[in-house]
Amino acid sequence: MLKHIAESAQLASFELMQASTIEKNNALKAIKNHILSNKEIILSANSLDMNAGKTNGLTESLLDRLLLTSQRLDLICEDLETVIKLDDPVGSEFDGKQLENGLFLKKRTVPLGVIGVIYEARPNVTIDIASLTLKTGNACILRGGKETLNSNITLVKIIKQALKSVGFNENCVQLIEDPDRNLVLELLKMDKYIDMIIPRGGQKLQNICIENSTIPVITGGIGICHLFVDNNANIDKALDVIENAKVQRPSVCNALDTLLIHKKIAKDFIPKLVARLTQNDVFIKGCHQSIDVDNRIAPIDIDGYDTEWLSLTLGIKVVEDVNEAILHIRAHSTSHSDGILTQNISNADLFVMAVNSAAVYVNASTRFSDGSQFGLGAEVAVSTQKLHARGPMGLEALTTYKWIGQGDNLIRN
Ligand SMILES: NC(=O)C1=CN([C@@H]2O[C@H](COP(=O)(O)OP(=O)(O)OC[C@H]3O[C@@H](n4cnc5c(N)ncnc54)[C@H](OP(=O)(O)O)[C@@H]3O)[C@@H](O)[C@H]2O)C=CC1
Ligand SMILES: N[C@@H](CCC(=O)OP(=O)(O)O)C(=O)O
Repeated sequence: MLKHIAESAQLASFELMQASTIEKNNALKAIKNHILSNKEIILSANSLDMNAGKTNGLTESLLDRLLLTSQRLDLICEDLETVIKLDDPVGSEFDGKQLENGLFLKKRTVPLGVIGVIYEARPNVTIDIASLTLKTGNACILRGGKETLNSNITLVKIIKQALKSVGFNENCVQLIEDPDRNLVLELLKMDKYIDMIIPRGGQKLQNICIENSTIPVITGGIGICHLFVDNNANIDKALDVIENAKVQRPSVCNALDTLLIHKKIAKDFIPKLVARLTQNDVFIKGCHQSIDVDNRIAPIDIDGYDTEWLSLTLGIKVVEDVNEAILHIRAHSTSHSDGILTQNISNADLFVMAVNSAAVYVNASTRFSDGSQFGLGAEVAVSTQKLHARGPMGLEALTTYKWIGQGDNLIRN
C-alpha cells in the first residue's frame, strides 16, 4: 500500500515539475473553491474527530488545534490566496557565467520531488502543506495525527477532486489513511521515491526519524522558547510582549516557555509580571531568587527549564545579565525562537549574534514564528535545524537548484 503511494507520488511529481505557474495557481484556486463549496462536508467530518477527541479525553488545547469552523476554513482559504499571489520560485535562473572553456553555466531553481510530512493533529496543516508543495511543483505524502483522520481524509478527497477538475494528477497529494505507526517507519525507508521527510512534532518523533530515515530529514522540532527582559527594557511594553508570547495560543511550538529576568529589575518587575499573568491564569514556576521577590511563584523542578509547557505554565529565572541569559539559552533552547526585550542596542546586537536559534527577536513576541506571519502564505514546518532551511519553511525551502551547462557541442580538453 505504502509502496504504491510512494511510487505514484513520484510519477505525479514528474508531471507536476513541468507545470507552469499559471497551471499551478489554477489548481490552488480550484482547491480553494472546492473547500468553500464543501464546507459542510468538511465540518461534519471534523465534528466526528472532535466528538472522538472529547470522548478520548483530549485536552482543551488539543481540541482547539483539531477544531475547524466556517471562519477557520475562510482563513485557510485566505492563506491559499496568499500562496497563489506569491512569486513562484521554480524556474528562476541565477549565477549565470560564461567559462573560459566556452561552457555557459547557470543555476535554475527546481522542485525537490516528493516530500513526506509527518505532522500533528491539526487539519489546517494538511491544506498548508498541500498548497506550498503544489506551488513549488512537489508531490506530497501526508501523515497527520490519528485524532484528525476523518478531517484529513475528507480534505484530501476534496483536494484530489479539485486537482482532477483542472487536469492535474490527483496523486500529487496523498494521505496515509492507516494510523498504524509502523507505516511511518516504512515511509522513512522509501528513499527510492521520496526526496525529503519533514517530521513536525515532539522529540520522540524527531528521534525516530533521525535514527531510522534513509531519506534526508528536515526537523520541525519542539520549541522551548525564551525571552530575556534586560534591565533597561520598557517595562510596560515588555509585559505586553510577554503576555502575547505566553497567553495568545499557549499550545503552539512558538509560545513562550521560559522568561529570563535581569537581576537589577527583578524586585520591581516580578510583582508586575505575576499580577499581569495571573489575570490570564498563567501558573508561574521560578528560581528561588524570584520566589524571594514574590511568594506567589511556585518552585521550578530541575528539569523545568528543559520543558516545553504547551500550556499556561511559565518558567522564570533571574539572571546576572545578558551574558548569563545567552548561556542559559544556549544550554536549554531547542533552536526554535528566542528573543530579547531591551532598549540597549549593543545588548540587542550581542543577543542576535550569540543566540543561534532559527528565529531571534528583538522587542517582539516569539509567536511571530509562523509562515503566514512571515509573509510566506503558510509553512510546511518551523525548521529547528541548520540545513538547508531554518524557521518557518515557505516556498523557497521546498526547492533546490540544478546546474545547467550549455555549449556548442563542447568537449573537455
Ligand atoms: N517546529 C514545528 O514545525 C512544529 C513543532 N511542533 C511540536 O510538536 C509537539 C506537539 O505536537 P504533538 O501532536 O504532540 O506531536 P507528536 O510528536 O506526538 O505527533 C506528531 C506526529 O508524529 C506522529 N508520531 C509521534 N510519535 C510517533 C512514533 N513513535 N512513531 C510514529 N509516528 C509518531 C504522530 O502520530 P500519532 O497520530 O500516531 O500520534 C503525529 O502524526 C510540540 O513539541 C511542538 O512544539 C508542532 C508543530 C509544528
Ligand atoms: N503555525 C503555528 C506555529 C507552528 C504550529 O503549528 O504549532 P503546533 O500548534 O504546535 O502544531 C502558529 O503559530 O500558528
